[in-house]
Amino acid sequence: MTVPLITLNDGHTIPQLGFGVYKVDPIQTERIVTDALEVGYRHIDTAALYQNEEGVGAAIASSGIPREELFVTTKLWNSDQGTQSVFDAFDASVEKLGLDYVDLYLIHWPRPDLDRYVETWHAFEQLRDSGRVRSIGVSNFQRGHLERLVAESDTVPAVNQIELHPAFAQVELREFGESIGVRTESWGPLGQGRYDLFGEPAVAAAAQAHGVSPAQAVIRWHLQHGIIVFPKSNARERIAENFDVFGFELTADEVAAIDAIDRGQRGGPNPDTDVF
Ligand SMILES: NC(=O)C1=CN([C@@H]2O[C@H](COP(=O)(O)OP(=O)(O)OC[C@H]3O[C@@H](n4cnc5c(N)ncnc54)[C@H](OP(=O)(O)O)[C@@H]3O)[C@@H](O)[C@H]2O)C=CC1
Ligand SMILES: O=C(O)C(=O)[C@@H](O)[C@H](O)C(=O)CO
Repeated sequence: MTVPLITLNDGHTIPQLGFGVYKVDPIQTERIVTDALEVGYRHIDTAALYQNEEGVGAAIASSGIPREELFVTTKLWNSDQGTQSVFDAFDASVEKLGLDYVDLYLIHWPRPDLDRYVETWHAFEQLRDSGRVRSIGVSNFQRGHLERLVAESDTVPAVNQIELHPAFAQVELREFGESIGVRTESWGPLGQGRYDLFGEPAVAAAAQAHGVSPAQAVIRWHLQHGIIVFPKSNARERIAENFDVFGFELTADEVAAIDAIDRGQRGGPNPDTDVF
């Protein structure tokens, strides 16, 4: 199965489908990521917050897969925004991962109340220039946060990783990102179990028409919109199911019917106002 590669605005490529490890138990992470690598995933999305970077690194180390075939993302937690604190947090992440470099490093949340995301971004530029990070990006940034970064730095983020699924499709933010060269990544792509996405008639009908599961239909919806996506599962069977999405294609009508599920309903924190 060949996962499409997307070229980012800095020339690096990222596998469009990956594996996310939020809420993967640190004790179980090595085994679960090993399952994902055996299934064929080559893109792993973790974060300092998840406390499972060691498990991700252990799975990578024991996989025997050449480093250049893997794409590893990790994220800077909010309390480490700044300059020296960024370098320290990055050192801690790469040590836990056991890697010389990460492919993509993200500011996890803008936390506008701290007013440190521009300073943090300048530290990210230095990390990128040092070669220890290939691409730099952001997560949970709203349009205004992106505009400020672009105005006050020389680097347009390679990606913006945001809550995105059929019930919260983020069309305007996606389109704005595209207009300035930022690729969109979906977090919570299956709705994190917060919505009955799999019971939505448009999802169920598309799944039935192609003889696939509702989760596979939803993952196809992300892929066909050109979005980068990394569903999480603890179960090898579902890890494999979520990767088996390149043998069918939704029709334009099926995509449009799933688009119509959008109710602008955020399930996670509000990046403008929530403080954590
Ligand atoms: N930047 C940010 O702020 C955030 C980033 N993320 C990233 O995005 C990734 C994906 O989002 P996540 O929050 O994990 O949520 P997802 O939308 O990927 O949903 C995961 C849930 O769906 C279930 N599931 C997975 N596959 C299937 C399937 N085929 N059929 C039925 N149920 C299924 C899982 O259960 P089970 O494990 O039992 O299979 C789990 O409960 C994260 O792992 C993380 O890497 C997530 C949240 C915030
Ligand atoms: O999973 C992540 O990457 C997150 O940032 C979220 O879980 C976030 O921290 C949150 O939901 C806090 O309640």
